[in-house]
Amino acid sequence: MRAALVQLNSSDDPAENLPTTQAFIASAAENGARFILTPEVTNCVSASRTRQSQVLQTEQADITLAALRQQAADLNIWLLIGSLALKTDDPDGRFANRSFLIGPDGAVAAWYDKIHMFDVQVSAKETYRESAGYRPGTRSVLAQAEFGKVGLTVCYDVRFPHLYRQLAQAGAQILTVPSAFSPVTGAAHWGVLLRARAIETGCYILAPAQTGAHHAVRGKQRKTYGHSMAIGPWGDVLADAGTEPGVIYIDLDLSEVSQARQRIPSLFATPDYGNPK
Ligand SMILES: O=C(O)CNC(=O)[C@H](CS)NC(=O)CCC(=O)C(=O)O
Repeated sequence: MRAALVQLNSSDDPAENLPTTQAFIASAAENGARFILTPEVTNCVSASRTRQSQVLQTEQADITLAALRQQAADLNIWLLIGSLALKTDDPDGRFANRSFLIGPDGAVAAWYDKIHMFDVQVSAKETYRESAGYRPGTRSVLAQAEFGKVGLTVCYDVRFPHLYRQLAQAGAQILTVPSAFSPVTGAAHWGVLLRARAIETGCYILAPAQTGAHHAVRGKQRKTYGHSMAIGPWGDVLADAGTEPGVIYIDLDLSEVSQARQRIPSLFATPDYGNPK
């Protein structure tokens, strides 16, 4: 089964990002992909909460979700919308960072709100406080697609291996990690973290990413690392998108999942370590 990762340089204008995203999805389907994945915050990358309040919509009103559901149905594909930034009923006005798995009928097969918020001081000059703008999710999500079981995660979640182990032990064969990684932490950690999660779980890891310099507001500019990646269950990098927007392809063979787990049976070991002394 052929999968495709769409790498984007989303702006802070959902109406502008939608046709770009649709064009990449159409070309991926044309090239035979039956499962197509887009990055975190496909609809809007912004450094301004004011701007987000102006352009973001609720899930019910969101134009990107409606249009991409229709496109999945038209093309008869499975689609992971890595995430959409959406308005919620949160009393503090925070958005959701919500990932959607869409089936070829155009229906939402599963959705997941990013659990781990990127509240990090990368350096003296670079701080992120995702939890100020987004309400974290509270539940992990495993979905049944026609080609296999998919565990949904987002970006900074990749640093929390227990989530991946739980999803894999529950039956996941493919784990999705749509991202908008920072350039500094991306260069240091991105590929290694993705490979580690694949090796530990014996799952395919599919990680479509945002890339490049995004729209600047009053001197504040988001930049992202790119390098959308697909990792095989043995930990091998199957594809790396580099830093330009575009589409990369991989052919998935889920028998590789059981083969990797037969070779290294660590996933289902349940040692009792007692308490550290
Ligand atoms: O801001 C939005 O609109 C959507 N959220 C994101 O892009 C988030 C928070 S800034 N990015 C990450 O989680 C990067 C993680 C990362 O770079 C790392 O773990 O090193």
